[in-house]
Amino acid sequence: MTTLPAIRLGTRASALATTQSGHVAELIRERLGREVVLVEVATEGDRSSAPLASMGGTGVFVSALRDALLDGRVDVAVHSLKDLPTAPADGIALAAVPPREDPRDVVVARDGLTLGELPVGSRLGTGSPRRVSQLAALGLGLELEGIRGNVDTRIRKVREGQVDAVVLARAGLARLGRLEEVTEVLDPLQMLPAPGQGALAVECRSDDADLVAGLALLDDAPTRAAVTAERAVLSTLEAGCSAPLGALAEVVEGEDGEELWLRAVALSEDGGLSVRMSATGPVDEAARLGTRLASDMLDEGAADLMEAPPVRNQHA
Ligand SMILES: NCc1[nH]cc(CCC(=O)O)c1CC(=O)O
Repeated sequence: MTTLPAIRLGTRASALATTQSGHVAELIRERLGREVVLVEVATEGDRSSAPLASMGGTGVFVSALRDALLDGRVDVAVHSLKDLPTAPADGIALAAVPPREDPRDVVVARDGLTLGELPVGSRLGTGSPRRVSQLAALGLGLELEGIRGNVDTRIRKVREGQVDAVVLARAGLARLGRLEEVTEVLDPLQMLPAPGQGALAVECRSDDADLVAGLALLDDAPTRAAVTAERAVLSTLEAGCSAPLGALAEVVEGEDGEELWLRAVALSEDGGLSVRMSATGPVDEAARLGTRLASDMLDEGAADLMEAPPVRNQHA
């Protein structure tokens, strides 16, 4: 009898990454009946505290893990799907997208406050152009400050009074068991999450046919459809505009059974201008739905948002 060797699962060292990887390792043990060992891989995004945009965006978290896959140091890599660039990577398969966590953003504020309760001039920390523009569009007169760091660091900045509040992905807090920190869950009507937020990407080498087939057992069809539509919006708009963008797709019950409901927004950086649209379509035509919605958004001027002169809608 031969025993298959343990699957080596590459992970970043952060608490969130190891929690996510541990979760996928458990799914692999359950569904594939294979042993899994976690292998830590350092990435530029973890080593440096420079603004993410100056390092080529969140792709820095992804490329080191993909290098480890292609070098054969690991067999499987787990990423936050929202950090994954939309361009396909040579030799890498997106083998599974497991069931998604709640994709919404949340507020963690001092004294249990909600966004609407924060006094004018309160300092809110977030380095994400998507969050900055959507928060500015609410016109609450908040001072938006760029901050970075892992989930724990950001929450500590509220505790220590460096900022009055931060906005984070609910999924990260859920995975870390820290939902009690949340003071408000933001409705997507006000804050559309990043494409893929709350979902995990499980990658392997595309020529590893056994693993491609095995990992398919971890895939969740509704999540796969939703993130496919959201990422189609992202890739179509990326071609024509680099404006802050939010997108959320959900499988809902329509008149003729299940359908995919997609909402998206592109904004100018100061939130003063936006193009917001929604559409529904068949669940099995997710990519087409996303591409179509994004094309409609480009027709409505989504690409021009960046060049638009700033519009002041902050509290004067
Ligand atoms: N931007 C970094 C990042 N990438 C994934 C998550 C959280 C987990 C997820 O969205 O899946 C976070 C932290 C955050 O945005 O609060």
